Amino acid sequence: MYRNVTYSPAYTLVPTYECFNQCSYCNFRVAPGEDKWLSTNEATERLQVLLGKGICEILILSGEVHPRSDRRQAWFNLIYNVCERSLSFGFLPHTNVGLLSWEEMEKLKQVNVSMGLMLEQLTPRLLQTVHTRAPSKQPKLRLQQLEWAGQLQIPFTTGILLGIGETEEERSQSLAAISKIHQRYGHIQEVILQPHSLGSQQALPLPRFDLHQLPDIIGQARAILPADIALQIPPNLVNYPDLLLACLEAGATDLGGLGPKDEVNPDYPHPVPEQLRSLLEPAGWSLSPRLPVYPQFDHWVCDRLISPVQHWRDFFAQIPS
Ligand SMILES: O=c1nc2n(C[C@H](O)[C@H](O)[C@H](O)CO)c3cc(O)ccc3cc-2c(=O)[nH]1
Ligand SMILES: C[C@H]1O[C@@H](n2cnc3c(N)ncnc32)[C@H](O)[C@@H]1O
Ligand code: MET
Ligand code: SF4
Repeated sequence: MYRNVTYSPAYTLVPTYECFNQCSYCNFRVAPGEDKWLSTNEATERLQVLLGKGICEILILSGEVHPRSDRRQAWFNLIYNVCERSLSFGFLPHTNVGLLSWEEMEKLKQVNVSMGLMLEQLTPRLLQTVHTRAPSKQPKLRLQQLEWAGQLQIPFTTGILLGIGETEEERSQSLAAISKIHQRYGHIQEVILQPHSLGSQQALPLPRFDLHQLPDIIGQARAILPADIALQIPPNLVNYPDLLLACLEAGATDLGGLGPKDEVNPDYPHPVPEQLRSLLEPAGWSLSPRLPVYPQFDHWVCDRLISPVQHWRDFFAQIPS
């Protein structure tokens, strides 16, 4: 019998690429003030053409405006409006725009079925290396964000970035920290194991992450994380058929949001589901679409999100597998 792997049919909207952080591995960022922000009208036009294509998730992914900048409010309003507009078309928003205040998270919960923020790594050592100029990447602040998400009952996606200078032990400590927060609040729906991948835009070339470690790391993550947390790996960054299959055997359960462009790693286009199926099915894996909120969290979504979530559950249920 087939075992199942999931993915989320997704489209990414980027309110702005400008970011006050400078993570040295980033291929996304442009300098503050040097990017033309997305307008709500432009977002509307992009969303319009997605209708009827089976795309369920709108991933709102952004560079960050400093919390004390006088442009912060405009930035936040744009994100909120893009989420609202996505909902008005019947799509389900998932926002990952970096660190937010409690109030900002509380507001975005009203217009998102789930949200996300990568822990990256727990060790503060990286503040001396890849995160020297990235104040948002302070592990304490990221943990606090995960904690707030739990207190606000927001179904949450987090994860770790692999190969940015962490040791094996530090990796386990990062996963243990995620596990601990989940034990307290029960809100982590999935953990992404994201191999750092070299791109053409990054400031400093880090050593390439050795992808062959991934199945072992997945095994370790499975042992540390509770079984109700899904384990996600990005198939465009794990772009060797045998390796991808080995990752599934090791315990990965999800392939994340797949769409026309990986905005974070534009040098690595996402595979299309049909392409993945031709690899997975002969090895005994079925591939099925999922929502950006996992079913066990449906009772946490805000009232106005209940009916679109139900619509998509029904829609995916009637697709023949
Ligand atoms: O296409 C991508 N999607 C990314 N996603 C999207 C993600 O796969 C889906 O939005 C979630 O699984 C919800 O369906 C992220 C979401 C997060 O909450 C946190 C980090 C990421 C990172 C990426 C990414 O690098 N590329
Ligand atoms: C949105 C998420 O994308 C991840 N991210 C940022 N840059 C890269 C890269 N070069 N390779 C892989 N993942 C990256 C970070 O973990 C961030 O939190
Ligand atoms: N800036 C946010 C973060 O790093 C999300 C996008 S990263 C390309 O957490
Ligand atoms: S990874 Fe996110 S926070 Fe870091 S520079 Fe890129 S956009 Fe900014």
